[in-house]
Amino acid sequence: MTPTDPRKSADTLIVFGITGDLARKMTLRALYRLERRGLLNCRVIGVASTEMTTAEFTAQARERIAATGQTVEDDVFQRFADRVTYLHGDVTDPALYLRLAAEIGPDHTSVHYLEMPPTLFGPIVEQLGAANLLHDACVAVEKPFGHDLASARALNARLRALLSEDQLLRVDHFLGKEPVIEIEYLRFANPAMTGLWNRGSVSAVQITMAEDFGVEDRGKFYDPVGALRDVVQNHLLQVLAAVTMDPPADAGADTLRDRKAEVLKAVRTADPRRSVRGQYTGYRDTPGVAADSDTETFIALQLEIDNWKWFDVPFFLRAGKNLPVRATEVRLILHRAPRLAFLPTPHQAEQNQIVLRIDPEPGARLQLVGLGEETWRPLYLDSSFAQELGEPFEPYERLLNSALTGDHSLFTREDSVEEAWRIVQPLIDEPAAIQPYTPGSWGPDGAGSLVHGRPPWHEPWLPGAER
Ligand SMILES: NC(=O)C1=CN([C@@H]2O[C@H](COP(=O)(O)OP(=O)(O)OC[C@H]3O[C@@H](n4cnc5c(N)ncnc54)[C@H](OP(=O)(O)O)[C@@H]3O)[C@@H](O)[C@H]2O)C=CC1
Ligand SMILES: O=C1O[C@H](COP(=O)(O)O)[C@@H](O)[C@H](O)[C@H]1O
Repeated sequence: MTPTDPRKSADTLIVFGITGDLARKMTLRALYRLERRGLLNCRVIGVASTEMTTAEFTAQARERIAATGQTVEDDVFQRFADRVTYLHGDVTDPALYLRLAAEIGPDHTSVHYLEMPPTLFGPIVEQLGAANLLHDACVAVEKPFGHDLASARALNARLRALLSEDQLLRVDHFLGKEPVIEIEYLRFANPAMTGLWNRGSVSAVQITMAEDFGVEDRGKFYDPVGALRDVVQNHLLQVLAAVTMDPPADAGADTLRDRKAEVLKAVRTADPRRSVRGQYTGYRDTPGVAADSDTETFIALQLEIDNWKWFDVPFFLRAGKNLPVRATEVRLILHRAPRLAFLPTPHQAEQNQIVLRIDPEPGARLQLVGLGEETWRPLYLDSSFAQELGEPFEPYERLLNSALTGDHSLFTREDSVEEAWRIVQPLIDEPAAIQPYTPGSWGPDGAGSLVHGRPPWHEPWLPGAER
């Protein structure tokens, strides 16, 4: 992890929304795991509206941590439970903040983590300000940060009226994923990669985020959002920034974020004619989804970067629910080798590829080509990050630890969030017509047409699979 400044470490973590779905699935487990590693060095105050005592809350937390598949050790859990206080109340009620202020006490460094409905981000920060709880504090807000460029700007303005940019941590859990962090090291610590990683060698880039499950019980959340806002504007554009940015000149959080914002600024605003929207059949029967919903559960789009390093290299992004597999990867497809007179067969070999697998089982693959008995065969040089580099922190462990220790490099900054909205805004304003697709397929046929004349979409590299 990036070196952190102990002077900036927080001694109090306040989790707003500690009884919610995200806390149940991720946050409690992450806090437990940090405790187990000896890295949780703060009090934890959980806030939500459900009425219960701290003892009832900790009993529920234990069950919820275990339900994620995490083994719960008594002594570790007891240490964690000893840190926790639960406060119930309505976050729009000033009286809650008086109780919170009394609970925190004077002279503390706090992180307020808002895993709350986004409409409450502004009101909570304003209540924290009114209760004088923003002094010596950071506020971490969950996604989504706005639902378009105008609303993201308005939210930024509202929060920044009370917080400096340095105090505001916008969470994108993909930035806590080990392989996404690893992109920077792979690219810039390895001349073998640095030399290839530009338009001189790369003919196209494919970024795929495929999920083999549908919207399930999240219809109410998902239907007003769709795939573009849910995962492209944030997760996939942050991955694209990591793949294409220039090297940061130092380890500072802002230097890294400057490089990401700079390359996002160079991404041409998306062209709706270079996008394909799909909806899996059966989606409209999901509870919480409108019977005539026009929301996309699949999107594919082409982006271009107007800078010297990436000019003329198409970036194809696709993301969807109910696809054949769960896999997220970045695939750089290198230029074709020329037809050389000494090569034995007339047809050309497949293009070399560099694949970075983000999920599942992070790893990297270099796909070359060799001559089999009669024809070209692919040669795969594969590496598993867990085997070679050790078991990583889980994304929320890493992000919570970073927030608590004052390392802001893994949180998105105002400029890159707004650039990302600027890039996708035309796809919101003039959405392509929805095309249906069969659950378990690779999306609508139009997705194939998008890459016409370029290398076709590649099936993701899956753990244990040769191709
Ligand atoms: N769920 C997920 O997988 C993911 C969620 N997120 C984001 O995290 C945030 C939270 O999502 P999620 O956990 O799913 O939401 P939930 O609706 O499951 O949880 C909301 C939480 O907020 C509390 N709450 C709501 N209104 C009030 C209020 N007026 N006063 C006090 N507490 C209140 C609820 O308390 P109580 O239950 O006690 O009423 C609950 O703890 C959202 O921004 C979401 O987009 C991001 C990534 C993934
Ligand atoms: O933010 C989100 O991400 C998940 C996928 O995250 P992963 O870490 O499990 O790959 C996605 O399913 C969800 O729709 C979205 O809101």
